[in-house]
Amino acid sequence: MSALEHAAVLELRDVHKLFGENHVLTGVDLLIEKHEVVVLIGASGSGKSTLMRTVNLIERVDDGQILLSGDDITDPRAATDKVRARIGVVFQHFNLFPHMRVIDNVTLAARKVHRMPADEARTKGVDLLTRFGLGDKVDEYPDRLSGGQQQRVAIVRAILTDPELLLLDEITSALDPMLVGEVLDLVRSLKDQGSTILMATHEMSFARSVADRIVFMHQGRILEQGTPEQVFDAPREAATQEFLARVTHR
Ligand SMILES: Nc1ncnc2c1ncn2[C@@H]1O[C@H](COP(=O)(O)OP(=O)(O)OP(=O)(O)O)[C@@H](O)[C@H]1O
Repeated sequence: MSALEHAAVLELRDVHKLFGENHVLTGVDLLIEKHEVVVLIGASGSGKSTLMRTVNLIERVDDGQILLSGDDITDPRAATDKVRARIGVVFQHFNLFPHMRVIDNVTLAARKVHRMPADEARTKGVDLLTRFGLGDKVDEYPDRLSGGQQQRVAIVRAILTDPELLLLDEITSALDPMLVGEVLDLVRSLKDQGSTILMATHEMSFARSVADRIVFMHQGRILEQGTPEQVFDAPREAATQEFLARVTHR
C-alpha cells in the first residue's frame, strides 16, 4: 500500500494565521481520520471559524501546512476550486439562492462544478431530501421553508457530491431554539452513515453526544483534546475548566 492510502482525511501541521498584528492561529496541529467526527469548542474569538476557513481556503495560512487526504492544499499551486470541490461546507447562514427552487439549490454545484449529469443530480437530490424529511419541499423556494428546513437543505447541498470532509461552522447558531434539534438530528445521521466531519459548535450537549473527539481551542491553538468523557468530565487545563464551567449549564 502506498503512503497516500494511509493518509488522514485532514492534517494540519503547525498552522499560523495573522490578521495584521492579531495572531489568530498560533500553531495548530490536528489530524482527522476517515469517519471521525471532531467537534471544536472554545470561547468566542479562540479561532474556530478561522481554522475552518483556512481548510476551505477562504483564508490563506501564513505558515504551516494543511493536507487533504495527503495533498498539500496550502501549496500555492493547488487549485482552489478543485480543493473546495472535495469539501462540503455549511455555515451559520444558509446562503441558499432565493430565486432557485430547493432542488436547484441542492444540485447547482454538482451540475456546474462536478459536471454531474442533471438527471443524476436530480435523482440524488430528491433521494437525499426525502431521506432527511424534505421530500415535499423539492420544488419550493427557500423563503417558504423554516430556518431549520433551509439549513437541512444547505446540508443536503453540501453532501450531494460525497465530499471527503464536511465542515460545519456554527450551523445552528442562527436558528430558533425550537429548530435546532432537527438540524442536529441530521448531523447525527451523517455520522451514522460514516461521514468525516469537522464541526464548530456552542451546543455542548450535542458535542458530547456526537463527537468522537472534542478539541478545545484557546487563544488560537489546541489546548487539549480527547474523547467527550476525557474533555468534559476530566478537563486537565485551567482554561478548559473555566470555559466548561461557563457553558455547560446551558
Ligand atoms: N477577516 C478577519 N479580519 C480580521 N480579523 C479577523 C477576521 N476573521 C476573524 N478575525 C479575528 O480572529 C479572531 C478569531 O475569530 P474566529 O471567528 O475564528 O473565532 P471563533 O472561535 O470562531 O469565535 P465564535 O465562537 O465567536 O465564532 C478574532 O479576534 C477575530 O476578530
